[in-house]
Amino acid sequence: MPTESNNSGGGNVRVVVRVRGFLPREIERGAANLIEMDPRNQSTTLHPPPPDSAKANARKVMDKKVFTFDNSFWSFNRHDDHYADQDDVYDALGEEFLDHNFEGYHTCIFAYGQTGAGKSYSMMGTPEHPGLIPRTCRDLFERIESNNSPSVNYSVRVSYFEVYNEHVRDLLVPRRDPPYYLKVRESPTEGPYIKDLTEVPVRGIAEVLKWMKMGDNSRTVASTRMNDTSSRSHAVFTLVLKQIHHDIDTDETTERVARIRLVDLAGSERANSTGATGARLREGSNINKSLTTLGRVIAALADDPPQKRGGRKKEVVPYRDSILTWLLKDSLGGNSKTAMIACISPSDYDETLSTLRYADQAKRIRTRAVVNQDHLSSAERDAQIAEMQETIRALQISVSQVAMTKKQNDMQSEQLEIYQTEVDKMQRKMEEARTVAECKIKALQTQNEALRLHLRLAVESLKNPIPAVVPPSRRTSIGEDWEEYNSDAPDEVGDGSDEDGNERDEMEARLEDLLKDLGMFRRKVSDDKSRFLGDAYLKEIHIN
Ligand SMILES: Nc1ncnc2c1ncn2[C@@H]1O[C@H](COP(=O)(O)OP(=O)(O)OP(=O)(O)O)[C@@H](O)[C@H]1O
Repeated sequence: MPTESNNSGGGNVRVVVRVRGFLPREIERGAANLIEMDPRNQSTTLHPPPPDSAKANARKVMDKKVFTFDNSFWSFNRHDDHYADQDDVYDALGEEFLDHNFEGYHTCIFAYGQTGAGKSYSMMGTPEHPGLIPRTCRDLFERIESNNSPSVNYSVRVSYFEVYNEHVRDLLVPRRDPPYYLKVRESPTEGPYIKDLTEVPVRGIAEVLKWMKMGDNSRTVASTRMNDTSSRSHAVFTLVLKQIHHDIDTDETTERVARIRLVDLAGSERANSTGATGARLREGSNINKSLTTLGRVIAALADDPPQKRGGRKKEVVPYRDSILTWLLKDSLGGNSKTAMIACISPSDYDETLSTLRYADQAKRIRTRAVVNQDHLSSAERDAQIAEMQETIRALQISVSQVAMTKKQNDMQSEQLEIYQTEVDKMQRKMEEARTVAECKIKALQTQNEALRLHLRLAVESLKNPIPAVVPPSRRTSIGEDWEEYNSDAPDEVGDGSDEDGNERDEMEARLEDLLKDLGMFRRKVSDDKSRFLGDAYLKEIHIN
């Protein structure tokens, strides 16, 4: 169902609910299905358990509850007409979010729900039934590959990390013993980020799947009473899509960057239902800490429209109370189009009610997504490159000065880190400038080829002019033709020799123009090549 967020930057968090079918253990204990979904109005109804069940005997009052969401996905029984498989979930949500990414918006889709409710199945899926993450990656590269325009250049980078026991672990590096945790920092411009997180460039679906598999194998999972392979951590898979458009006519460059964040949260759980003790119990309490904070963040944002957030209320949202919410700050209440998939199991009244309430509250959150786009003219690009070279030189001097100082206190090493981050950023910018140049050269070469062809055709038509067509009735003999050719009398059809002459003059003038254009394009191509790709230039910007 289209919402305001589908069409513009500002909009509510999109909330969908998905119920899975019974698992073998639920069938074994004769569990009852408490969920009903109406595909016409996307409502989800939670019924109280049957009167004879243990749950129903407790003194608590259990009422029928009805909620309405953007989508209610019925994945309970494959044979029902409104059954929603992985394809349906992607078509209703993933595809539209990828459209937003190509428009230049950051997006975030996160799966929330009780342990064993189907979060990992919805996000990652299985090899036979891939979920949202692999489908998004596949669609992303299909779209890139189907665009043959020489003026657009794409690059994709991927990162994958988990938050486990309030620590951040890089999933794209091999596991270490003892584990190596990364630090979270906050930049005034980019917000919270993970220092030294691996971000790999990927050129196709095969490469992404390889990294995804490596990350999945590295994730912290364990067997609990609720789920044989329960995710004990919150996993965040991120793709960064950069599109560089170069307009050959204006020599202007437009750069769009979109972050695609796909989050599989650990299960919300109660110690008694998971049967956890020791390390599992400690994990549980840390998982709960993040999720409790997430709940408080959602509650604060739901009651706090964005226009108020800039004012006194800003501090009320407790993002910093857990690593997870701190890292998702932008996705939850800032520059992002965000969706929540609330996963529910069919037979657990309390947990399902808590998930549905969470989801219902999330519907009220409004985010303020903007298109992340920069325009640069060629003059601005050159100025930026010159400025970057200058900054790099200055940073190199500072770095070597800091390195020479024997007493490196904490502040200095912090400064070093900032310098290093800046240098990395500059290097990336340089790489982009190179990409723009390549893109431009490609477009000029295409034009050059077209001109060449045009020129060849023009020369051929000059060499072999098409003879004027004379009506057959008048062509009685060669003598007559000759007489007619020399006659001073005005000709009804017109003077063919003059027309030929004019046409030839025009052709020659056009040919001159084409030759000039060709010369200019050749010069432009070689200028750009030497400007952006020349050895001397690359040596100049190279940083050790
Ligand atoms: N829509 C579905 N269709 C078929 N099987 C499903 C569906 N959703 C979940 N399952 C199955 O249910 C089991 C639990 O699902 P899953 O591991 O995705 O739960 P989870 O919410 O990620 O749990 P945890 O928080 O413990 O990691 C798995 O065996 C999974 O294959």
